[in-house]
Amino acid sequence: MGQDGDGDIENVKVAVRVRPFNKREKDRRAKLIIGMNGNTTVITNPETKEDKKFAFDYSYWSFDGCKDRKDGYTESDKKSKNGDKFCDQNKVFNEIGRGILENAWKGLNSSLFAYGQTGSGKSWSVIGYGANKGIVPLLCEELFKEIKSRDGSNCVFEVKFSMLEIYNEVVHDLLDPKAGKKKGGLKVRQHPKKGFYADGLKEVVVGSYEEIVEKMDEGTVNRTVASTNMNATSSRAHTIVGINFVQISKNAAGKEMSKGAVINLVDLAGSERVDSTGATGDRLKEGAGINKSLSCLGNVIHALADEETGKKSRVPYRDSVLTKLLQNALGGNSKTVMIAAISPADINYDESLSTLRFADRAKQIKTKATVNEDQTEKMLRELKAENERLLLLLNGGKMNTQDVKDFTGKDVATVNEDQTEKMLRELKAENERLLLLLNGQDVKDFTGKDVVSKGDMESVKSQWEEELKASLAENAKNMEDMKRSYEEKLKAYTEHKTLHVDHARTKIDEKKKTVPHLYNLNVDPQLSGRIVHFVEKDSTEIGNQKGQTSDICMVGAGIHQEHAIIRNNKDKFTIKPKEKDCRILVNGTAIAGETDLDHNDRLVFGSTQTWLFQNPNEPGIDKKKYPPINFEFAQEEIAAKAGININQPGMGDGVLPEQLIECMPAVEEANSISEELDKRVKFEIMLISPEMLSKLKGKHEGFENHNMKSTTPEVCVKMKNLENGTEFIWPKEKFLNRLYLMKEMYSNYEEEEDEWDLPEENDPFQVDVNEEVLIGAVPVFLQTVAYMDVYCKYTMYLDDEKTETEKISFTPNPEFNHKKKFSFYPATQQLIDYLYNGCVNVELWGRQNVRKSAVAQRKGLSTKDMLKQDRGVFSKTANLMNGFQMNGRVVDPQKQSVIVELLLLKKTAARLQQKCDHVKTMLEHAESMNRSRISTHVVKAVYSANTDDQYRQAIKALEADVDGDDDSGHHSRPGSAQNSSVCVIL
Ligand SMILES: Nc1ncnc2c1ncn2[C@@H]1O[C@H](COP(=O)(O)OP(=O)(O)OP(=O)(O)O)[C@@H](O)[C@H]1O
Repeated sequence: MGQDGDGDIENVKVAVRVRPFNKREKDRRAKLIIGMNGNTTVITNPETKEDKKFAFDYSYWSFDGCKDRKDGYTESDKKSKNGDKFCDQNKVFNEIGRGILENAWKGLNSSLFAYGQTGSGKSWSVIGYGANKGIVPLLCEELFKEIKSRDGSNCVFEVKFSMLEIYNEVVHDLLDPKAGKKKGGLKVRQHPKKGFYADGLKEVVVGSYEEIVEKMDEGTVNRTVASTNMNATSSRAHTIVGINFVQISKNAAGKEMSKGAVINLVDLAGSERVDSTGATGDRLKEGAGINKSLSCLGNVIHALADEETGKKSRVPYRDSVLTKLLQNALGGNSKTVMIAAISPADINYDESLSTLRFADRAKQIKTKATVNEDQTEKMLRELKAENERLLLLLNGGKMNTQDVKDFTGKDVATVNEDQTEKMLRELKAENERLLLLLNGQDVKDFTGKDVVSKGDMESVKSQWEEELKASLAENAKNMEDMKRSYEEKLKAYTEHKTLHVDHARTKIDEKKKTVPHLYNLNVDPQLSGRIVHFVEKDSTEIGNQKGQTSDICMVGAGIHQEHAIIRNNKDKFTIKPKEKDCRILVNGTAIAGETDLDHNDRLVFGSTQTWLFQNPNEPGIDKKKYPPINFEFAQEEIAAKAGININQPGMGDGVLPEQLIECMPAVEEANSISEELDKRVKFEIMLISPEMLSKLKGKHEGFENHNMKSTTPEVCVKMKNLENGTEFIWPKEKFLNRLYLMKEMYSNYEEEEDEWDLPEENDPFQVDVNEEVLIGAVPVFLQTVAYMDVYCKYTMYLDDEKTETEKISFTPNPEFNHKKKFSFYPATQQLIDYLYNGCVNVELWGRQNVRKSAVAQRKGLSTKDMLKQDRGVFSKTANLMNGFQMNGRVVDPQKQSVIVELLLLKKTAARLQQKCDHVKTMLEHAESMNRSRISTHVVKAVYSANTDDQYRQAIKALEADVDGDDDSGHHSRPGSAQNSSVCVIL
């Protein structure tokens, strides 16, 4: 730490904290790759085993060595191997939080920000969970404890609390969610003295810890509402909690003194999306401010770290909302601490390494914190002290303050005036300057330079006017505040302290014990259960904002004006969609009519609203065991009902189902938005094989920079234009990027902004129809083609036998001219699905010719020589034939057998389905003939039919059946399967 005139110059302090494995990491049998020793953190590359070491101010081990106390608090387990190493919430607070608190008492600004990928533990450290309170609540608790201990002193303490969220470059006031909503959130403005600030942000005076908890709760509920309505994952938002602490006292001379400090506690958005690969190829990527703020933060930290090494660079604070608001924290008047939160698992190596690198850069930055007193005043006081010392020397101990002049030669009779008055004068002067500017006069800044030239004035005038008016209002507000006398402030402070805290959350928690209710499930565990709707009436209506009669209002894609009704008949609950197309899932299944609603049932309304129904009065619930429900549980359940079982063997290492579960609700939401905005576009999930993925590279927008390392199928999204029939495949990231923009469009539409629609080139639902698409691929090794008799084999639909083309010899350019007509009878839904979505697998085969000339040539050569000669050709062709190499890659034979087995299973399932379809059509056919009985031999013949011919024969047998009754003769129903057949020509 160094002293620079009036401030402490200090490096940003950096702490790294590693959390325990989470469920996902445990499920995937992740390995620990983080080590900590003293202040050193080591990360091991899981592939190369290479270690990288980082030294930070603090390294916090929260991976293991702990146990949960009865009250839920996680503390060190001294019996465990790493018990001494384990770091709990109190330790983090004592080492980081207390310093921030001490700074606040000294009148120094502080900032703490938490950086790391989603789920790495940022919120755990900053806010905390349950009994494991994080830095913010612990700091507030200690602050008020200390204030209380000073009761009776002549000091007035003012604590103001604010909470904002930055989402997609828009600032939302979490204590006043309606503020600036229509105008795209709160404006970030620059004040000549205090720097950037969010204009109009609500700052509430709080008088106790309980009150701060309540306000924080209120802010979190508002965050939850916004996140639930937009289905926006909070991990994409930055939250800034602001605590403004002022100490006002009277000095010995009876003059009022004030000392202020601002504490900013920042929970940053998950860092992993900064360079998400799949979206980089999207022409619309710029429009999505997904993480503009975060990438800007990276740039600012880079530039500041460069400055420390002597490089001159522009620090781009102005490029994002977050960096503007954090300007002081990063390069200004603040003591700053950063917590880098990391996962312990090998599967997150890349993200953890990038977090550690980010932290390493951040620790080089220096900030200069100054005690928040007026600087002129401080200089005058210092001069006065110096003059007094000289006067004492001159007069032999007698002091005459009247004679004291300051360095400018002016009398400093006012030298004892308190800081508040001085600041008031300054603010007035500033306002006069701003008024002059407003009136169109040229103004010089303090260095004498023109602030704005006359010529530029007109063009920027309106913009300036807005800014200036805002600054005027801000100054007026501050002046108003300062004008209040000390006695008034003391009175307000005393009154506020005794104000009754509402304890709204406690009341809700009590009521939940006896009244049936719905509570929200959110992907962010911090936000689950924050919104509670009590179901108290006999019939409770649920609908969107436009529904005037709704008891419960839900916002978001797919929610109808009158969406659902919950009925209570003597504590038996049911739920029913109000109209046919109102989507409601109960425990993952879509319902069409009135359905029972039981305790712990999971509900989804529209595409995004996910809730849990709780009925504390349901008889017998105390005897049953209910699984704990969170957002993942509900999503996995929906996926399982759709046939994707995360725990099913053969689901790989869990990445695939995880991606599917992430994409399914997203696709649902995109479809709902498309429907509501009439965008004529449909989205479907697709699994694309690694081979196909590499083909897509360079051919499809979005795949240019796609990660092609994958060896398992990847989840992609097919976008179908329902109007012109075109189809495009997007990587998951590109789709999610687009969805982000779709949601923005939808939110503008919801807010009834006239211009919600966008021109085609910026419309997230649009793609360039001229973009080329790849339809399918058959990799063929060319070298062999020229030397063989070649032919193709393929299977169509449920064919057992492969169809073969003619054989063509000795040409590198075989033309098969193959044609085959397929007729399928009957045209089942399964066949139609196959024709829509399935493909024909064409294989190119060849028979090797024994080349006599080659045999002659090789006569007399040793095996060694021959092997030498054949290296290349032999290895490719031979290995291709024995099947252990695919597309030039060696395939694990075990994997190959699993793939084959899977294909066989699929085939078996399709065949069984076909049998069911046959039986069903037979029954329908019999019904149409008014038959009430069918002979067993007919049933058997239909069931055993493997080919269309056999099936037709069986149906003929049914028609001619004398055992089965046939009262009315044969009537085929119009539109029944037997009237239609499908023909495919290859
Ligand atoms: N030190 C810890 N000890 C125990 N559990 C932890 C710890 N840190 C994090 N966790 C667990 O990991 C999960 C994710 O943590 P947290 O919500 O803090 O992550 P985050 O980085 O804030 O994520 P997001 O970016 O989504 O807000 C939590 O459910 C929590 O239970």
